[in-house]
Amino acid sequence: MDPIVVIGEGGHSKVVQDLISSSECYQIIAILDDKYEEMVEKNGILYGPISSVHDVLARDGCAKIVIAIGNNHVRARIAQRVRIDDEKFATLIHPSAVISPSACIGSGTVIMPNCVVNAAAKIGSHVIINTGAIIEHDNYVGDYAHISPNVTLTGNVTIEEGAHIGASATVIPGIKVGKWSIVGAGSVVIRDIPDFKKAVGCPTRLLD
Ligand SMILES: CC(=O)SCCNC(=O)CCNC(=O)[C@H](O)C(C)(C)COP(=O)(O)OP(=O)(O)OC[C@H]1O[C@@H](n2cnc3c(N)ncnc32)[C@H](O)[C@@H]1OP(=O)(O)O
Repeated sequence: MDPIVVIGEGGHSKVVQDLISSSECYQIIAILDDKYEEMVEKNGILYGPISSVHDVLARDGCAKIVIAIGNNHVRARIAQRVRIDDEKFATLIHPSAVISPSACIGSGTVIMPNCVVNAAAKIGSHVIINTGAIIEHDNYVGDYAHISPNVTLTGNVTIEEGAHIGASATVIPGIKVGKWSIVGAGSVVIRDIPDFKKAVGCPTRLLD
């Protein structure tokens, strides 16, 4: 198994750690979170602040990294702050997920149990495709987006960078959700949503 460093130790990290165990490809060598002030070792795993990531990589040059933080803004900020090459970030896919051979998935992205990613879907870097989400054919999902549990993105949907689609929302074909926008849980999106907006309801209305 290859070594991996997990950044973040909150709720989303617990699920990512389970995903790492079930994929049987990686072994966690370090968990980094700013609640730690200095590096300590417990049961063979290093715990330390996020700034120690370069020290950990210096000890084990083959190690991959995943930023296991649910907040899109924080995940993006850390990805930019650590200044580590894209190829060092692992793409983690749960064994129960069904991924089309023609789908393209970026580095640092995690795909949780029971997701489906269909033909020609293109998913960026540091994206969360959460439990049971369906990403249909020809979708584009930008970097740092979060597609929450049980979301359905139908065909030809575009989700721009950093957007968050709340749990169980549905987006109808051909719709675009703008960058860093938020779609409420359970919403049905039938019109494009501009950048930096919140939209809720069925069909969605924009919040101020
Ligand atoms: C494993 C995991 O946990 S993954 C995480 C998944 N997370 C989610 O799915 C959370 C998604 N977040 C939401 O749905 C939130 O309600 C948000 C972000 C859309 C809105 O949050 P806020 O900005 O705090 O809005 P607030 O609660 O003040 O509500 C504003 C208005 O929108 C309405 N509203 C809020 N959320 C929704 C919703 N999901 N559907 C319909 N209406 C909604 C409120 O009733 C209120 O309406 P009013 O002004 O007519 O009274």
